[in-house]
Amino acid sequence: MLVNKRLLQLTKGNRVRLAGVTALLFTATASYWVQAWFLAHALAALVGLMQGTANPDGGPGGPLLTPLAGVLACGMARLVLLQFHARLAGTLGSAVRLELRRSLAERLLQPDRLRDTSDRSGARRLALSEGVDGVDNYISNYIPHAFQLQLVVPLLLLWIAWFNPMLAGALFLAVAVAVGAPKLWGKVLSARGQRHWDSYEALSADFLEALQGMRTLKILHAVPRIRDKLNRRSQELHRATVSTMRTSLVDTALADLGIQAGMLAAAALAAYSVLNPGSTPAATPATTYFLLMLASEVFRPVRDLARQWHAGYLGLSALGSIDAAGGTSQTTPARKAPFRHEPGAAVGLPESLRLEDVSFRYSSEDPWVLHNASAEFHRGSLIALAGPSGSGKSTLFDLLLGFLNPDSGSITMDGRPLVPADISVVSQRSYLFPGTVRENFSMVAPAATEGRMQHVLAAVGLAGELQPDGLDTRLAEAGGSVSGGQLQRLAIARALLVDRPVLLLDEPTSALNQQLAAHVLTGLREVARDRIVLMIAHRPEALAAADTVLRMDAGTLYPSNQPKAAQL
Ligand SMILES: Nc1ncnc2c1ncn2[C@@H]1O[C@H](COP(=O)(O)OP(=O)(O)OP(=O)(O)O)[C@@H](O)[C@H]1O
Repeated sequence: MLVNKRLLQLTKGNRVRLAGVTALLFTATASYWVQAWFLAHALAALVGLMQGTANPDGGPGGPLLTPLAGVLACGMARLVLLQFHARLAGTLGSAVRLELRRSLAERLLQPDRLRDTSDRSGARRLALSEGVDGVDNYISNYIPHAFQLQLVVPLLLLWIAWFNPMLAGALFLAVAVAVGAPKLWGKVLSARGQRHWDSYEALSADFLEALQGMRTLKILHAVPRIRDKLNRRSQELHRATVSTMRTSLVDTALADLGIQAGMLAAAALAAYSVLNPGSTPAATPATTYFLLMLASEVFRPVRDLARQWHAGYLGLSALGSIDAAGGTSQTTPARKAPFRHEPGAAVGLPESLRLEDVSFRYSSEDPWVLHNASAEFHRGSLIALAGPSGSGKSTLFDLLLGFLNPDSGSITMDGRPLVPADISVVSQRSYLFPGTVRENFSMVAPAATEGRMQHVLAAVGLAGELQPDGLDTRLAEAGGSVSGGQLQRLAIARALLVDRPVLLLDEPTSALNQQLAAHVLTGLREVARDRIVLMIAHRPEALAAADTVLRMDAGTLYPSNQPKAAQL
């Protein structure tokens, strides 16, 4: 009744360990009762000694020695029992944790799950880490305590009823309040616990994605927006945490109310028995003390379980997330459709980008990557940058982007220094965020209209391919649900939405077949009417499609002999 069935099912295969943990807990608790019995007799003997009614045969303090030795022995035995309990609970927890992580990881790595567009790594990471830890806590700590409560309390109440039925009745009522009242509150608590977990999951997923996509976010100048989003998530989590803590305070207060009421009733009835020796069947001083202590023992499992509140709440909240991690997968929509092309969108009109005697090397020990290199790139023509591997093409892009600073020389646009805000870029490692195509676009261009988004999709030949959902097509993390070529074109489309006078592309057709490459290059030639477009290119068709080809070699940039392609 106090234990969640789904979480209990997870102990399958570890039931013996669970029974062992519960038994050790129960035995440790029972040691308090035996100790109470010895203590009650020690107290009775002490009172007897003080009143001079104790049996003198035991010598001075003799009647006290046996019960006090019993009290000590119980304390020692409990220490040992609790040690064993802690060890076995640890073993149970780690067995459950390992098994759960193994099975979740196995299910998450199934090919259909890997293509699931609704999966977010941050959420799954949370399920696999904190979620599984929460379940471990629930199983190794909360469940044994809940079992103990259900076993111990009825047993103790029966025992007390044998001595004093009225006291047992009063205690039963108090336990019912202490355990039952928070249960009434339980729905609110679990709803708030769930909200807390959901906020935590959302923050965790957003945070991981922001880290993975940081380079892209920086290049596309979207870091401040993502920072604001993470701040909002973090505030939501804070509010959810505070609201859960408030609910738990009420929960604790209700349980304490029951415990205090029960203790008061026990004390009152015990006092009544002492004052009226004939009122109960066995009202010797020792049994009265024992009953008083036993009455307080009825509440020990309630208090112990309340202490496991956090473990219980965390395990329950994590359940939804664990279920989602191991649940059924969704299939991605089919996307194969006819290819079509529409012209790109108009942007501001820059004229030229100029490098003048630019020199750069990574350190004074390294060779020059660029040495007094000069070049001028104009709007209106698609420019390709070629050169052997290691000749410095990526370094030149990093210099244009402002990630690196030239050791000498200048980079200007229309007579003024080039700044990062002039540039949008499509790198080879472009990152697509989980969510819809529209969300990916809005992230870098919040003001872009529907028409504009459709326009850039068409410019890269994706308008037809993304049917039937179009801009609402869902993307898995890092573009895992689309082909390499579609990912590359989506990244180009996204960069086109960022209205900047310079567009840099690192091998924009590397993942495309010849036909698609031709379409994209035609689109880029059109885009180049309004922007300065510079692409790193190796493939012959990309070089052939370019209006101008510049070669990089030995730190210098020079025009290629490559004949200009008039048409694709
Ligand atoms: N961070 C770095 N520190 C030191 N040297 C570097 C660093 N990055 C690149 N280099 C060196 O600078 C030179 C130019 O590298 P770069 O990556 O710009 O060449 P690339 O033309 O883009 O090569 P590829 O076509 O293989 O990508 C190479 O010799 C490379 O080893």
